[in-house]
Amino acid sequence: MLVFPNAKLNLGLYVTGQRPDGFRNLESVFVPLPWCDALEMLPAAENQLTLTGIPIPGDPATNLCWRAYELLKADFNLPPIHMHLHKVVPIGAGLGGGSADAAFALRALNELFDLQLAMETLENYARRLGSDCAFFIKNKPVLAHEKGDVFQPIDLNLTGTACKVIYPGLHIGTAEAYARVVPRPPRHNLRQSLAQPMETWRETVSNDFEEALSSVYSVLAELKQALYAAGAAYASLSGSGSAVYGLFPGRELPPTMPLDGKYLVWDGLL
Ligand SMILES: C[C@@](CO)(OP(=O)(O)O)[C@H](O)COP(=O)(O)OP(=O)(O)OC[C@H]1O[C@@H](n2ccc(N)nc2=O)[C@H](O)[C@@H]1O
Ligand SMILES: Nc1ncnc2c1ncn2[C@@H]1O[C@H](COP(=O)(O)OP(=O)(O)O)[C@@H](O)[C@H]1O
Repeated sequence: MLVFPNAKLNLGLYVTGQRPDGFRNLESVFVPLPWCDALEMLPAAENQLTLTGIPIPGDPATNLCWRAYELLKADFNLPPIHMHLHKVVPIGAGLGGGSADAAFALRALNELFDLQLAMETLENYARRLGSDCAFFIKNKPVLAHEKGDVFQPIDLNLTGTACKVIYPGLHIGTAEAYARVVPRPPRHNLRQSLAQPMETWRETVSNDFEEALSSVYSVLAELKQALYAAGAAYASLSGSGSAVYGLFPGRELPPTMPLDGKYLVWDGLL
């Protein structure tokens, strides 16, 4: 079975409080971004994980695809499997690429071995692998709360919107990024702000990580500025960075920009 785990963008992100479990509460809208890895799974004589594409730091035994398999194997009698992951989405980018691999692995194993697990059960397994993981089970725009793993529906359709994502090559660890942010109440009501025309979002939809990280990594503010100069209606850091994206409604494709050749860029339609 071959699946294509996609990335995500955060539209607004407020870190609202410290939790007793050491994590932070947040409020953010997650939307799927069709920048994808490729993950193949085949029943095999013995367990094997092979990797190509962007190198993934850390022991392959800790790879999130593998951890997804181990998690289900603890509860079900799964046969051995050969997984091959071709990594395309940059790591430490705030695009949730590792979380997507884990969630797509859970979904693929459910189908391949006919486990008949409901979406909600798969979401519960995903929550155990990472705060972002559960979003990728249903993979639809949502307003996320708590650790980023409790969702409310949101009426937001960005399908077909031209988007450019720029990854400046900085690997910003999620824990490091959270450590730089002091929790505070949300600056705006995200649901209400996102219901207004996109041109107003610049003033009313913000990401708490952006303020904390831009003073340390000046390239983040430069990329955002460049996206606005190229005509973006809205631009922002995604998640805890370091990818910065711009949205260009009304265009058939995002514009080319002088820095396209300098950084890793994803161009396309949401
Ligand atoms: C910041 C966000 C926003 O969407 O995305 P990314 O920038 O990573 O894509 C997420 O909250 C990232 O979720 P995820 O990448 O799954 O994080 P996890 O593996 O669960 O946690 C990594 C570390 O981040 C911190 N963490 C994470 C989530 C959260 N709600 N509070 C936290 O304090 C903790 O220090 C934790 O040890
Ligand atoms: N399949 C995977 N893809 C990417 N990162 C993975 C994977 N498995 C484990 N990891 C680990 O997860 C961390 C980054 O996860 P990722 O979701 O790509 O980050 P971010 O959401 O911050 O961009 C890294 O420390 C990496 O070593």
